[in-house]
Amino acid sequence: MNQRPLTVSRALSGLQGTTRVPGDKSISHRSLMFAALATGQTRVSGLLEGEDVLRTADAMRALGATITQDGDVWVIDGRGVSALSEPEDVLDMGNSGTAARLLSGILATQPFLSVMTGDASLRSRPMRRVTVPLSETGAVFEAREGGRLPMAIRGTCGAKPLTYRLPVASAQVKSAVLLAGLNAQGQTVVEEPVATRDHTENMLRHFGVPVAVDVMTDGGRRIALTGPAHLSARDVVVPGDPSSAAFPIVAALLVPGSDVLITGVGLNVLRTGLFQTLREMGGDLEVLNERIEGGEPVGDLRVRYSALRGVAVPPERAPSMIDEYPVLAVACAFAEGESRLQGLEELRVKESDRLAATVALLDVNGAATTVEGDDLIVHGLNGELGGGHVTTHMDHRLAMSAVVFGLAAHKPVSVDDTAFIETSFPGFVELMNALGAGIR
Ligand SMILES: O=C(O)C1=C[C@@H](OP(=O)(O)O)[C@@H](O)[C@H](O)C1
Ligand SMILES: C=C(OP(=O)(O)O)C(=O)O
Repeated sequence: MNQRPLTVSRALSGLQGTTRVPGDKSISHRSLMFAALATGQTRVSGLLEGEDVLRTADAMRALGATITQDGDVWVIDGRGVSALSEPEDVLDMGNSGTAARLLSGILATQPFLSVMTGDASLRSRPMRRVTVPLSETGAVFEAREGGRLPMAIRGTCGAKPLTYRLPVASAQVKSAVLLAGLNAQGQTVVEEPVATRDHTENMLRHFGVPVAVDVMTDGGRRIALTGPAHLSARDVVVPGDPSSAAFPIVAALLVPGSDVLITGVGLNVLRTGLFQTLREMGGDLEVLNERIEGGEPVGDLRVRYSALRGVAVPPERAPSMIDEYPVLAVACAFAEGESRLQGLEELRVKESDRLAATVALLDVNGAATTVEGDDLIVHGLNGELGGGHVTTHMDHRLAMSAVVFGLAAHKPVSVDDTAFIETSFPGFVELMNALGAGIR
């Protein structure tokens, strides 16, 4: 990817208008994978056509699914749970942790050899969190030092079903284990001490797989399914991604005079921690026209400029807003008073070390921060902000957070590379400009 630097100046007037953000990334990946594992034809509308999801589409094609486009609708002819074919070449998952980890679960129970790699960011991210449990199926994983990609996967025939308690709050690990369970012999169980996004459970049910979810006495969840399972093709409607909506929302809260409506945003309660937090900060964020679309709750979000105050975000809220912390930290930098964001250990293993990169983004632009263990403390508005150069480390969320910072700052913010925004939010700068951001 060619590097795309950008300098962003304060928006001259409030952001105004109605917009729609691209489809949910988590649901888009899953729709392509599950449709490939189903028998019959699945039509997906609203699919995120971002780089990460396009890598998943390429991988599922390489494994034997037929994937075409009919206008805006993606059409997938599936192969069934046990009938994928050996890929002829290395599977390149680009920048996407979700693609690499969920696919590892699928490939563990396919009796052939696959080799997976990714870009420099993905090649630095931990894969042991999936290979440790998945090896218990009988599959063999050979990865680089530290359990990093590239990695070879020798899938197993007659896989053993797993019972696994998640040591980290991760929907990717949960999903990898459940996907392996689809083609194992017997009951697969995942226990999660803290609930993480449940798109895998919801979509498996949508494709006809019985998935039992029980709340445990400690408040966690126990998820069970029985293999071998059969998935039947079912059409999918992908809602707008709340993690993408986060950027225009925070920008509208911070730029005086803003009044923006974002339609069709996914409102699954395991994804909306940021919206709750912004309201606690005094943000004027209203949900209109709440409805169910394609089995997921969606609504239109009206957001107006608001004077924000500092907030304390408890660690148990982290899974419901995990990708939103960099832009939340931007909001905190412009809020009155101190904010304390707790329990951010998982931020260290995203596309970049997002805790360190977020601290650097704020510091270089004059906003004071402190890190105490896994907690980030942002010391709110004091003096003029901006004027810094932000290093994004191949991380789309850092790049978009820096753009939002620049729109609200007193002095222009320069960003080393915005090209990676394509992974999750194609057309981001254009969308912001249509609302009046004036980014050149
Ligand atoms: O399951 C998913 O679709 C995702 C889960 C989260 O990762 P973890 O499971 O690593 O927390 C999130 O950060 C990622 O953007 C998407
Ligand atoms: C962490 C993210 O994605 P992934 O893990 O799929 O790379 C993200 O989109 O912020």
